Amino acid sequence: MSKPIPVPVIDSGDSASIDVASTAPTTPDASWSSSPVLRADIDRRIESLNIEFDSLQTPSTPPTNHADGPILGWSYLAQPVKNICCVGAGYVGGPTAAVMAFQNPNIRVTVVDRDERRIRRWNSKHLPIHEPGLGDIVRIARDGSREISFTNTPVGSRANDGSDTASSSESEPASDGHHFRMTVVPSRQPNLIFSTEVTKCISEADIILIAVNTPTKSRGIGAGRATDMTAFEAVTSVVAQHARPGAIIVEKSTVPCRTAELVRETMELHRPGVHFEVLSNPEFLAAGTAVQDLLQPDRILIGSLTSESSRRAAETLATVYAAWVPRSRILTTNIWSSELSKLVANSMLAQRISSINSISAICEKTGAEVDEVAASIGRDPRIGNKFLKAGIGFGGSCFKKDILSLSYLAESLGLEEVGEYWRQVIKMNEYQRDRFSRRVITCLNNTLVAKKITLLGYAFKANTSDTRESPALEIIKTLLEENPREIAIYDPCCNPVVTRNEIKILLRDQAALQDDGGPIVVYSNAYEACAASHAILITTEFDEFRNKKRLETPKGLPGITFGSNKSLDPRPFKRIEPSETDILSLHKFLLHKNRCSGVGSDPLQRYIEEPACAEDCPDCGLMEKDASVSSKGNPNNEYRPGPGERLDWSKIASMMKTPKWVFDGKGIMDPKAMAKLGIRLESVGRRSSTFHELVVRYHTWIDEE
Ligand SMILES: NC(=O)c1ccc[n+]([C@@H]2O[C@H](COP(=O)([O-])OP(=O)(O)OC[C@H]3O[C@@H](n4cnc5c(N)ncnc54)[C@H](O)[C@@H]3O)[C@@H](O)[C@H]2O)c1
Ligand SMILES: O=c1ccn([C@@H]2O[C@H](COP(=O)(O)OP(=O)(O)O[C@H]3O[C@H](CO)[C@@H](O)[C@H](O)[C@H]3O)[C@@H](O)[C@H]2O)c(=O)[nH]1
Repeated sequence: MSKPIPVPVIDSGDSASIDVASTAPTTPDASWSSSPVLRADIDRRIESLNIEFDSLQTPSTPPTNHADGPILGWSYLAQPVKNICCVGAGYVGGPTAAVMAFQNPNIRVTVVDRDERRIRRWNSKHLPIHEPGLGDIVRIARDGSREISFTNTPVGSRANDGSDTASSSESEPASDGHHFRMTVVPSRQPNLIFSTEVTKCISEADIILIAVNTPTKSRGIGAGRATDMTAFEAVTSVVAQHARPGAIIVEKSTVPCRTAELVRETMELHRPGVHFEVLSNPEFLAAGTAVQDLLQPDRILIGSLTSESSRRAAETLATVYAAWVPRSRILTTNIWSSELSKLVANSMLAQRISSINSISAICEKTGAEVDEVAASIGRDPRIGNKFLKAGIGFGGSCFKKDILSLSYLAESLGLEEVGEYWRQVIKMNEYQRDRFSRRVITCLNNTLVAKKITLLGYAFKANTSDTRESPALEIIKTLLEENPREIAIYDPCCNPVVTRNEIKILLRDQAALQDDGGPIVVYSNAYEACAASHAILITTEFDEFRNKKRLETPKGLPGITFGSNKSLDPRPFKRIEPSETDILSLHKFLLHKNRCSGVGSDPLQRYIEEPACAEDCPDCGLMEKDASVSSKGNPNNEYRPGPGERLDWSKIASMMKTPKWVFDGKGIMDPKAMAKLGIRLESVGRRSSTFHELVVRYHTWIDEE
């Protein structure tokens, strides 16, 4: 499909602003105008903006926050982008580049990584990351797509309800003799490439996104606190040596404030006198909702220097996002604010979790219930209802390391108290997790010897296979100290073979897995994991485990319809050429509508066949092994709930040892329903009940009903 790169419409609120979209001629250098008269006018306006040029110092007067659109004078000078290279094919680089390519069919997006295995998997059907919807995006952008056509009329508003699979591009006659308007979507060429040719791809790019890992330093000065910039620095110096002059270098990784200075110095060191632009464009996606977050971001943050060329670079990057993100959500700030904002966003989100977790401890001692407290305070719009779920503490690769980085930054600036304040958020997190483990052990009479303990959930949060900094692992370590007979693990997203390998590496000092003589068994069947268990611990908030209704679901953002309700037909589309977002929402609707009719994963018949795997593909081997490995010699008895399907807790209760203990570390279990099954439920943020109390409560509930 030939789709022009969108030209931004400037809406600065200034009556003198120019509607570029309607008047801009195409010029050889893609600037707004080649007319000397107009250019002089533009130059005058730029002058009048009193921008500080070519200075890396923090400006004495902060630049305008252009939340409502780019400022006049630089925005319309954005360069057309043909080639983007993203260095780092991880959780951020892969999905971000995929969505950029998907939404910009005319831009070639290459994702490079030094990890050959990762790149091989991105180029196969075994994507290295489990993210809902990622496969759909990657298949279109990486493999290209067929031409398709469909009627632009919602199901139900026409006589022929239609299969809505692709049909001929001719319009279909309706029963009343009228013709439905057919929408034809041309075929697409592949524009997303995964490669290990790092230097070559960098040298070809107009924009280079650096999306490599920036973990916490494990040794040397600042060990355990400062950000380890090894990978970031290494990539920066490769970029410095190979990027073409004028390339825009973008910090996508989360980095300490003032990293752009390091980037600029590295560029100058390797290529003195060559001009490059450096921008900050932190990523805010969360694991498990990465694709949704990328398709519908709350905001895109682009930090630039205050020079005209830097702002122009920011605008160039903004045009890439503007292909699918409304302009009002693209924020431009000064580069230091942008770098710092990412650390602050994560620290403040984590702080809310630690705050509510601290309150959960009070609830457990007083009889107040933390979910009720959260729901009550969340009604205050100044507080808001998100990120108030008490549990076993936050995990994941970002929160802890970013708070550590912020507090280290504060301390290196001589702000001891500030550093201490933020470190407390992590302390509270660890306290909360350890309190939960202690509660389990205490309830089980202070001994786990000869007992089987089951963990439901190993990933750090729901809908992801990401296990980095997962609270489950820390809980397992504490349980191991008590010498249990078995620690059973089941996670609906994590491949058991991979989990076993991970545990082997992480707990290499002790023979922890059953194969090595230890107590840990990783199951691919939830019921097998729970059979004969003395206690079940809910350690990840998967919906599959839940038997309690969700509290209020957050409302969708205004102005964007994608994914807002997949059971509603998104047609008719207003545009003659529907956008990729439109087509994706139709794809989702049809999948939802046809999920029982066996139409498969490609209702629009748009996909091109995926690349075939080599005979000796290790991932195909892994899948076969996973299917055949079930812990207790029960090879084909795998049970993984399908989307929306819940575990049958009455079945689980019937298999458990008495007394039946369930420890809900995520606040997703309904105490009433559990009591009916004879289960003793202990939940974070609720007072412990004696069994006698439970029986009394159960009878009260029965009476009420
Ligand atoms: N994971 C998230 O949800 C998330 C969200 C927002 C921001 N971030 C930030 O984004 C950055 C990347 O995080 P991630 O989770 O994608 O990390 P990741 O570990 O999944 O991926 C990083 C990739 O970079 C590659 N890499 C490292 N050095 C390289 C080099 N010299 N040349 C080529 N490739 C190299 C690695 O092989 C790896 O595949 C971090 O700074 C992180 O803080 C992460
Ligand atoms: O009310 C809540 C919300 C979350 N969590 C836990 O907090 C952790 C982090 O959850 P979440 O923030 O949803 O996932 P992440 O993928 O870690 O995403 C965070 O970290 C990313 C990496 O920087 C950012 O980009 C995201 O904006 C930020 O939400 C998980 O263990 C959750 O179980 C709670 O305990 N209670």
